[in-house]
Amino acid sequence: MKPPSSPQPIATRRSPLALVQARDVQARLIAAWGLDAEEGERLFPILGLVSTGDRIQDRTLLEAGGKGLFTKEIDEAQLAGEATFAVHSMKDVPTELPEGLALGAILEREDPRDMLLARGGETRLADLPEGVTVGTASLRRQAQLLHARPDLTVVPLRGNVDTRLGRLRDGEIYATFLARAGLNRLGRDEALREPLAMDEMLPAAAQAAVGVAVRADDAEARTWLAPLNHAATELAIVAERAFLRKLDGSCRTPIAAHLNNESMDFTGEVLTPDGQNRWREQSRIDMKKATLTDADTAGQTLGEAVRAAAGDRLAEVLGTA
Ligand SMILES: NCc1[nH]cc(CCC(=O)O)c1CC(=O)O
Repeated sequence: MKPPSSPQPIATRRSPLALVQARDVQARLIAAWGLDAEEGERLFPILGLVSTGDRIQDRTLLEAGGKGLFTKEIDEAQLAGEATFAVHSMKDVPTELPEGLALGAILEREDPRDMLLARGGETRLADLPEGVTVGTASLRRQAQLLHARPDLTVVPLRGNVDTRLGRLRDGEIYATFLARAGLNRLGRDEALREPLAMDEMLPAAAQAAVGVAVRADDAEARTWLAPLNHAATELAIVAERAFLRKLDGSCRTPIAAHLNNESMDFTGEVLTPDGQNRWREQSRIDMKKATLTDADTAGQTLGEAVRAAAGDRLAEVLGTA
């Protein structure tokens, strides 16, 4: 197999984080196929697109409705043949990809933990002052925070990293949350602080993993991508996304899941948006033996266990009540 002879664009969102991730995929493709930088950038150009999720800044994503708000425009460009590859934060990718698209590679996962960014420098939920206001647009983080700290107030906060940190400095809110992976990739000093512990705030399914989608019938694109795949991350992402699919959730519902590559602990939970209830279940996967099918089954089984624990109250969690 040879590198491409004509340009194969890499589409992504035009946000600073998405562009960093796309440049990382570009660099890995260039290295994997032994190209020099200039030739590599010509053969794997980056195509920055504006997604619906980026355009809508003034309403919550829930009101804007539906899943895949960050991926729709990119999927369309790919299906129309305008891009060969699409780079996504896996936690923003719906559990079912649109017809005709498939995942070609999952890159090695970054630190999956969330960080608390607070005006007083607190890094633990328990250390926040009584009654303060915390900004987040994530129903998962809202529910997890209120579960630990029912005395606090949550207000919606959207926008990119700089917008959010600006609102913190302005004094409108006392604290907010960001994924450590995003801060790391943007080279922000905030990433150096202590992240939240997994049991304080279990991450969203697939948090901190970057995936590359291709057209399902594009065998060449799959071959070009194959060296970029990280098998242990892929296994974890398959398990976490199977859990999410079983619960019919997205990254905008109070659902969290994480499979730890090293300890092999697999934890999943759902909460009511007010944080008053949390149903958390745990299992283990032998990462050395498991196939992708085993990972998918483990995710579904954990999803069933949480479903059974939550019972009739699940509809409330999923916002379908
Ligand atoms: N929902 C937005 C989003 N999608 C991916 C990341 C960055 C972390 C990652 O790769 O999961 C973020 C920002 C955040 O949640 O702080």
